[in-house]
Amino acid sequence: MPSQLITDLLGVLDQLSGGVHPGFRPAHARGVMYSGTFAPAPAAAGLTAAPHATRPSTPVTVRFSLSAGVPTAADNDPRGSSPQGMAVRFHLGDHVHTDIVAHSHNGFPVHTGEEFLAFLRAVAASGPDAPNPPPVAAFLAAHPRAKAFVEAPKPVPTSFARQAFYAITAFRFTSASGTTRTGRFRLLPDAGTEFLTPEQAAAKPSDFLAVELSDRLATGPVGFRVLVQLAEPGDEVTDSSIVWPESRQLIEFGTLTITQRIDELAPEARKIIFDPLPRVAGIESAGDPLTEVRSEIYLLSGRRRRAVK
Ligand code: HEM
Repeated sequence: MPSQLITDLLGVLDQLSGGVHPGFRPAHARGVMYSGTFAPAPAAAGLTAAPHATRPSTPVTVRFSLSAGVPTAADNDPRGSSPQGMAVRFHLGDHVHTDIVAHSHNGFPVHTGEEFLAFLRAVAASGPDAPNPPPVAAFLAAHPRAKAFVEAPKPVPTSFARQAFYAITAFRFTSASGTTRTGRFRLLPDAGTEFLTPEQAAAKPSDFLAVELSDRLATGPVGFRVLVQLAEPGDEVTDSSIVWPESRQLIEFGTLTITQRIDELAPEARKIIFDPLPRVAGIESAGDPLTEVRSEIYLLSGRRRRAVK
């Protein structure tokens, strides 16, 4: 049985998406999927005993998405599109896998699932008929990190291949020799980041990100570096709303090579429910409460999606 928190979160996400869109995710509803491979960097095995850190090559499935829970969200609309999502499944064996679920903003507005529920409820109560000031204004005034998240510029990228993605919640990485370090994954595009001005975005077709990536893949693979930003003693490792300084060491974890688009409606692709908990020996949650909450709600939501024929 899902907890009340999970059921309530799903309910308010559905509400914000204008109701349930059967067969679609209630967040990051619009997405495109690709296949490719992951090759570890030499430093990866020193960080974790997880299988993909030592195998020369691991097949991956990647899903790029827009943040809105509305399947008709437009790629060029900064409100429904940003932050963009990137989810990566590392296929380690039959029914054995581990995922990275990242988005394009470094940080999250709140610390816990309960706070996220309060935030989403305040947003939902701040529609056109809301009192003035709307409830979300009071929430943001009381939560400066949520305010900073909301106000941070989130421009539309020129391509999914030119966006950087952050996995936000910290993990504990344990190597084969038993050394444990805490870090956060990030995925950086080989081509570098590049963004559209609001005018340029407005002039783009609503599906330009998917089309652009297919055109790009026709000329060659798309690469991302996978890195781990390491925490230093004293860094808050259980609160995703606290971003660590950019001066923290970045360890090269490996390279992702995306080669082709796959049909996200094919049975094997539709079945995928990305999991924010790594569930692999050598990488575990660092105790951020969001990780458990996300894992539970993605499963509940994913099962609902799968049940739609
Ligand atoms: C309590 C906090 C959060 C809640 C309640 C939540 C909720 C959800 C839900 C319900 C889904 C759809 C899952 C599915 O049907 O498969 C989803 C997808 C997603 N969320 Fe979150 N989320 C939270 C935090 C985050 C954070 C911190 C990030 C940033 C890394 C994030 C990034 C994503 C992405 C990228 C997807 C799409 C995954 C895919 O392609 O399947 N979410 N979220």
